[in-house]
Amino acid sequence: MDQPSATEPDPEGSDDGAGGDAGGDRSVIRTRGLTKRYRGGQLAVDGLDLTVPAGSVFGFLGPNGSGKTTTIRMLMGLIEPTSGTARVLGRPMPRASRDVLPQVGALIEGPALYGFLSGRDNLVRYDAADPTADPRTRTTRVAAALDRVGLAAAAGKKAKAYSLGMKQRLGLAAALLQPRSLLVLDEPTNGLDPQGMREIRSLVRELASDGTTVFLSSHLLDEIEQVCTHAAVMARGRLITQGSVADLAAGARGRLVVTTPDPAEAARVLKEQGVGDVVIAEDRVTSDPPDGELSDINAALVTAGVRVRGFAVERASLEDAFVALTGEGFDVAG
Ligand SMILES: Nc1ncnc2c1ncn2[C@@H]1O[C@H](COP(=O)(O)OP(=O)(O)OP(=O)(O)O)[C@@H](O)[C@H]1O
Repeated sequence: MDQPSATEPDPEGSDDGAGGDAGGDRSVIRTRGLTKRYRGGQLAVDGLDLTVPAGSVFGFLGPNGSGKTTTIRMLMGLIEPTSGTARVLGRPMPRASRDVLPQVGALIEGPALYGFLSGRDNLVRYDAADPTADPRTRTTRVAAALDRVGLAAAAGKKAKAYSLGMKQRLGLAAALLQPRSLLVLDEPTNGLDPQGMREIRSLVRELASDGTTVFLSSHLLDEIEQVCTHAAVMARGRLITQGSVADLAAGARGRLVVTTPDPAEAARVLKEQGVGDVVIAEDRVTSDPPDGELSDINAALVTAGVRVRGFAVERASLEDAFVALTGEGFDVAG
């Protein structure tokens, strides 16, 4: 399918001395210039520098086709990069796959399940196929994993009778059969109904609460805001930004919102005070947040006789940040 074309040097350790990562690298995933050009010429991932801190719930966000799955497949050693490097748990991929992958629980493109087997037997079968899994502890580990994802009661049911959400949870249970340092979940809520989505999201939060790093891809902004501590935003194969979700949202400026029965007068005062982008929408007048004191603006409005019913700077959301960064809306279709 792919032409392996890059054998990766192992620069780690040597770049500490260069000052780039002095103080120790606590990243669980780290890529530098990671690039994938498919055989047909499609540049799916273009010079990606990704840093996923240990203990984070890291959202890998981007519209369909932005290169998320291709990146994950490179991280998991399933395909070779065209150029650049990827390190997972401090080791180069795909070279260290055999050592790294047993420490990584992955749910990529939905779990492969046998419908005629029960949930429990699916896990037993999955575990038996793992040469690093200890058969003596299999029964206990399978029971613990089922319990962890809330499937203990449905463990004896045939997998084909499971809802899509239950199947996804069974896939997560498979990823949890062994202790993991990292969970990689590719669009874990794709195709689920709202209830199924809520279940998976709260499960992800729970899994992360014991310190496991979770890397999950999504094309849903609100999902990232609800679940993740950190995020990277991809568009057309390139990284637009990455950082903590709070910082990313803070990077987009909020809006000053004045609610008043005197919108025209309020707008005039705001402009007089030098604030930019004043917009009237019925009884709401919004603008860029002022550079100076908020209280001065409020006082100017009141002095001018504007009846102020509400006065606040609304926090920017990750969606605002995305729009500000890319200049386009976030297409959640598909
Ligand atoms: N095996 C392949 N051969 C050629 N082009 C591919 C291949 N796989 C993906 N692509 C192309 O690479 C680009 C990135 O695809 P990728 O699947 O990584 O994006 P994505 O963000 O994961 O989107 P999706 O959520 O739809 O999977 C797309 O333009 C896609 O058509």
